Amino acid sequence: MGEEIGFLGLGIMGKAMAVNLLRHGFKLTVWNRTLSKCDELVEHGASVGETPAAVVKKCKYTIGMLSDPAAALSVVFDKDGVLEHICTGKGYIDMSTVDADTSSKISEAITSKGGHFLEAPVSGSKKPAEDGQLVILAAGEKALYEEALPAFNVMGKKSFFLGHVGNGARMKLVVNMIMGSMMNAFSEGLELADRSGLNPQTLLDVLDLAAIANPMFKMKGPPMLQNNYTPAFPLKHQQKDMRLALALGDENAISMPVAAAANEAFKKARNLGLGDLDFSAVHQTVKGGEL
Ligand SMILES: NC(=O)C1=CN([C@@H]2O[C@H](COP(=O)(O)OP(=O)(O)OC[C@H]3O[C@@H](n4cnc5c(N)ncnc54)[C@H](OP(=O)(O)O)[C@@H]3O)[C@@H](O)[C@H]2O)C=CC1
Ligand SMILES: O=CC(=O)O
Repeated sequence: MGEEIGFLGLGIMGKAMAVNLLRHGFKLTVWNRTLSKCDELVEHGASVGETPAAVVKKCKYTIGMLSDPAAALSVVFDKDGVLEHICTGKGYIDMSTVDADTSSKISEAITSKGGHFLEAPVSGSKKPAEDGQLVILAAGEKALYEEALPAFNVMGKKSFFLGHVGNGARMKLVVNMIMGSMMNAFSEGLELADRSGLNPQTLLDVLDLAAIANPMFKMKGPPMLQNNYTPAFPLKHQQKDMRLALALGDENAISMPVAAAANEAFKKARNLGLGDLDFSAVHQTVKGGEL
């Protein structure tokens, strides 16, 4: 289907998104810092690029799905990075969750070489990525957005174009700030129900019928009751998002005591060695005890 698309970053999300694109007939050239992670994608029909620069050289546009601002910057600016081969007629789409400043730096560097840039962070986790049910929060060059829409329509259930670079990053951080705060309130509620003699499973049933019912409580609640925190959204990334959202709050003089407390709980969870588990493992900071 059409020209080759580049894909950089095959972690939990990148792998799921890339496999989904391949299943839908897109041709992909992939790269990952740990190159062995490309093997599974090759089994699904992908080609491998030795470096980000090699991928960009081959593809009309390239997608990045990287862990955090440092990784997103490194893949673009370091030796053998995206910048080496980006040029007029080529595009770069960063789908990582980063702050607006990081995204703007990348945008300026790409456009100064004649390339096109779009930020397009996503809401939705591993399963929505596998099922093509992400919500895509794009901003930047409208022409690149339109060019990428066939791929976005496979990866997501809805794409928003939010205007200039930075707006996609900000929207994603606001959404994840709310999500991280909710996860903390949910964890406290599960533990409060349990310790005060209620059946936490009954609490899940009540919540599911109440005005605050939501897919996150429904999906995460049962495994949390089993102390099962198999990572879909790693806790270290949720804490990164809280940190970046709080910085956005600083910039705009918005007092966010709830988000600040949630960030502290995620930091504590990281300190307990839970950073690579699912973000629902913040539950353990309320619960205590061994996993
Ligand atoms: N998981 C989720 O539910 C969701 C995640 N996100 C966001 O998507 C992004 C990716 O998340 P996810 O897939 O879960 O994360 P993972 O931790 O599973 O994957 C991170 C990816 O970034 C790469 N990476 C890390 N550091 C560097 C570096 N310095 N240079 C090059 N590559 C690097 C990793 O490579 P390597 O394999 O070599 O370590 C890996 O490919 C994050 O920004 C996250 O916040 C957004 C929505 C949902
Ligand atoms: O960023 C995480 C998500 O679930 O969305």
